[in-house]
Amino acid sequence: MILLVDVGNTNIVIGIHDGNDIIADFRLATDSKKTSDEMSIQVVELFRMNGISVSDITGVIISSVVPNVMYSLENMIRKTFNIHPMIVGPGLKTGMNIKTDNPREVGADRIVNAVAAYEKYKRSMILVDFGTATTFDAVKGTGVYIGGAILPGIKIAADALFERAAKLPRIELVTPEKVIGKNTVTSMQSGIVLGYIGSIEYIIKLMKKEMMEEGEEEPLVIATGGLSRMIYNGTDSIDLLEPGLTLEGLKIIYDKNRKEDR
Ligand SMILES: Nc1ncnc2c1ncn2[C@@H]1O[C@H](COP(=O)(O)OP(=O)(O)O)[C@@H](O)[C@H]1O
Ligand SMILES: CC(C)(COP(=O)(O)O)[C@@H](O)C(=O)NCCC(=O)O
Ligand SMILES: [K+]
Repeated sequence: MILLVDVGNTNIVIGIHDGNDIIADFRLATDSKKTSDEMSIQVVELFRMNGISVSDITGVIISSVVPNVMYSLENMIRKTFNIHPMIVGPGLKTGMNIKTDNPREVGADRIVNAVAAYEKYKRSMILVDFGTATTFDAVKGTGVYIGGAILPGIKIAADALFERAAKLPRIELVTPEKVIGKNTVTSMQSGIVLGYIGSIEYIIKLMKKEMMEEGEEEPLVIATGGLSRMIYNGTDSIDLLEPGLTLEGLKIIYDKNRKEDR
């Protein structure tokens, strides 16, 4: 079994792949103060709860956009599984041709998402990951990654409003029924959630136009990430929801880089 680890700025998502499928996944809060021993306790307990033996893991792959958790995480992997993990980055084949100013600066999660989606759909597409940040990634029909856009995530946007305006409360992120709010909370939900949907629709529209002007067919729009469902339910601009994209991409990259019998 292979352990798939996606370190985001909010959550560390861990998946277990048994050779056919991802059979379990868990989320830990991303916390750079946690020691390798503390993480190990959590991981061992989650394995136990899922009836999976730690000794069944024969390979580990990590993608991370949070450099300062990597020391403890890699130590945890070595201590718990006695395995030297693969880490997505320079030196690992992803199979994705990245045509940006500096391919090395593109977040590993964005590349992993693109690898998974391209393997599945093999066509021109736009990926939107609603995580801590919201990222857009444009992939050509030939499989070339050409760049994208980065926005403050929905929660970041909501929290900023709460933190900077004395009379505005922290609100639940739900889609309001009407755009004209009748109180502070529904007005904030309207502005934040519907405003967010408006901005992502606009970026998708512009990206599609730019890609089609370069001769691409109309791109397929695929959403992933912790907050993707709410936005998907509120717009017609997203074609597909693929919540497991990052873990799927990690397994594909693992297979591309494994030595025989690793
Ligand atoms: N399964 C889930 N259901 C609802 N919200 C979620 C879920 N997972 C994560 N979230 C929320 O989505 C946001 C982004 O999470 P995530 O996609 O894990 O971000 P990152 O990849 O940046 O760590 C967080 O605010 C988190 O609380
Ligand atoms: C844009 C991101 C912060 C998104 O991270 P996430 O929301 O998944 O935690 C991450 O992909 C990142 O740090 N990227 C590096 C900059 C770039 O992609 O160009
Ligand atoms: K992510």
